[in-house]
Amino acid sequence: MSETPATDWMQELFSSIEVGIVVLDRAFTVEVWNQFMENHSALTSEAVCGDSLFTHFPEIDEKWLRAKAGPVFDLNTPVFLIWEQRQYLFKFGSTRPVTTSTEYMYQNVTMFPLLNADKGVDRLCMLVYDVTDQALGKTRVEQLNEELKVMSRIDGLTGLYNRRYWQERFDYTFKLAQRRNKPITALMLDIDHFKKVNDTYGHQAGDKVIQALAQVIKKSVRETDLAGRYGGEEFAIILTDSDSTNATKVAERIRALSEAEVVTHEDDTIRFTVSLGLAEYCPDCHSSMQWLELADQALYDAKQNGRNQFCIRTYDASQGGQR
Ligand SMILES: Nc1nc2c(ncn2[C@@H]2O[C@H](COP(=O)(O)OP(=O)(O)OP(=O)(O)O)[C@@H](O)[C@H]2O)c(=O)[nH]1
Repeated sequence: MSETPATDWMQELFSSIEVGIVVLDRAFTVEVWNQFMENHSALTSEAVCGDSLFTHFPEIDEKWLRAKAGPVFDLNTPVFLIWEQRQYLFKFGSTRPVTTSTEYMYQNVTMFPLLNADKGVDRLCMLVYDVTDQALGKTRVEQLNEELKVMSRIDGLTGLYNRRYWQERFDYTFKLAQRRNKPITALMLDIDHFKKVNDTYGHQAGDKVIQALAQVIKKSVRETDLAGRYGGEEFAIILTDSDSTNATKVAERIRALSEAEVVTHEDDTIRFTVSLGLAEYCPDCHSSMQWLELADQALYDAKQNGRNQFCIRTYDASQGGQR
């Protein structure tokens, strides 16, 4: 059996390996350019070797790469360039299907010293890895996590914030209110006689009413306000930079728009009204729950007074906190 000369199989390995191999001297003149680099740059080894790397790749930031390669030549240590910092060193097109979201290859690059006979460093070797799949996978996972985070805050039926997130933000708002001297009002509202809607028209119709009210709320509040679905047919809103007098305008708008709303379900047309309770933040409030409780009490007043209206409660320490 004849033996293949070592140089032949090394050459074979050099050509078929799916990693870019580049050898540069201290002046960044290219000495080795393997098949991978030829394939992706469309420049042959003959065309590149003997020239400065920067002649053929003007997109490479020369000052930056020389600084990065400094420790390889001067300290004899390897250096890693990762795609998270720069997507690529060589602007090679992505070989992935056009459906993927990247035009260019993601690359990790390792640069390590090549020692001469005197153990000095005259050259470095660059290994260029195509990490497009890993990078796209990681980016996709990050995107999905971000989407999940948003979804975990949103109530599925209404698109408003869910109770957990709203409460979290309300607790934060309370702390903010303690430090800032700006009015903030909490508003709670609830659909009147909603049980009757469900009993008369069915649960699906009830859901449509809840969705219609959510739209009314979205239309009625500012972008900086925070509206959430607090329970089944109960909603809560933080009205930032609004004292209770200003907040009554929002409350009245929601009340009137709800009264005017017509929900159709199958052959039925359904009308509904809401009751609302308002409580402005007061420095005497000891906790966010105490503040919200006040708004809830105001909502209770509105129900007691005949529904389809808003009521306000203010904090009064001498009266056990409520007035
Ligand atoms: N369709 C639907 N109904 C819900 C949902 N969550 C809670 N409910 C219903 O909302 C109704 C709330 O009824 P109650 O708490 O008695 O209040 P109400 O009938 O609105 O009466 P007042 O609030 O006193 O005016 C119950 O029948 C619940 O089943 C939901 O997501 N969808």
